[in-house]
Amino acid sequence: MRSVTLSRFLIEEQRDKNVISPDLRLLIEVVSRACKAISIAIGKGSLAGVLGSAGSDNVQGEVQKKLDVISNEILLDANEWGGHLAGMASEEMELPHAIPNRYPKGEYLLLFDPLDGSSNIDVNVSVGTIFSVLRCPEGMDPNEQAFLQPGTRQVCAGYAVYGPTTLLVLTLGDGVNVFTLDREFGRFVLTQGDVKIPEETREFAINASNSRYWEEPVKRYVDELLAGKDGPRGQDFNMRWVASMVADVHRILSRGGIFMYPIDSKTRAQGGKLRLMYEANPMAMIVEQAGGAATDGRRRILDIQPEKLHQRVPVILGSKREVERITSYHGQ
Ligand SMILES: O=P(O)(O)OC[C@H]1O[C@](O)(COP(=O)(O)O)[C@@H](O)[C@@H]1O
Ligand SMILES: [Mg+2]
Ligand SMILES: [Mg+2]
Repeated sequence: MRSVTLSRFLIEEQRDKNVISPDLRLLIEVVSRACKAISIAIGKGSLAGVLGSAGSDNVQGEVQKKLDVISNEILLDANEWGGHLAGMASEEMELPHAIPNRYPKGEYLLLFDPLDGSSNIDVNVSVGTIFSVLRCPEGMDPNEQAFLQPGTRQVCAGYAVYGPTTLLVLTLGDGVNVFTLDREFGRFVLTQGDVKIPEETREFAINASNSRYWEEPVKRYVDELLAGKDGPRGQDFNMRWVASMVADVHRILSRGGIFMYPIDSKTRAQGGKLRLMYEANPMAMIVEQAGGAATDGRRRILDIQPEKLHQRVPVILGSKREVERITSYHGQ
């Protein structure tokens, strides 16, 4: 059987199904090329001297790894000149990045977490890139205000996971498709179409070292899971925590489960741990498109009106019934 490359898939989505515009198609092609370049840089590791810290902090006050900086540069460089974008925003940069005057401008806004899970990079564990695309509101400059749109307005979201294989997971708002990087040919090939997250699960992901900081509803939910077949759930649950959101979410997409980075007393002042615009919104769109659910414990993630670019939120996402259960505990 002939393989469907990402390029062919996107052309068909544009030409035959009218799901995306030609500009959005080209934009996704460029992002996918940048992900290939990041995958190659990561793959070289110590041979290219790319591991370790960059010796700087980002806008979030977090230590930047060399590969955080390199991945950010790759994405900026690849996307600046194509003419599809009005602007870009990155987890690693304080302010939106305007397209330089010498290049044509387009109607889209691209947001990204260039390297997710970067604390894992030096121990050779999966990391990724997460991205989201919005339209720049008509007549608006691509300043911070233009980016502050709820996740429901995303026209596309995706992530690359750099693991044993490099995968690109993409939604254009009509389901979720998974592409695998064929390294010899340098192209992404469709390997799983219309992915659906199983509704029920026996697996959960949370950083349990934070348990003493959790709110009551989260404690109750996790205690019930830990009680296993002797508890109210009547079955045993397994726990996994990679500490790269891309890898944890990808496992859930593949075999079900629930991922939680809830609000706790440690992160309350900053609003949570994960970033709304670069992590929560794109992942929530993907998870919903795959039949799952995503809330902050109280509200649907995609309905949250952002107040600032680097806003943080609590995140609970994955198999629908589990997300609904813990969300309902927050209302009691
Ligand atoms: O180290 P912790 O507290 O378990 O946090 C892990 C979480 O932090 C993150 O690494 C944050 O992402 P960045 O690496 O992009 O800052 C998530 O990928 C992951 O889910
Ligand atoms: Mg991240
Ligand atoms: Mg990051």
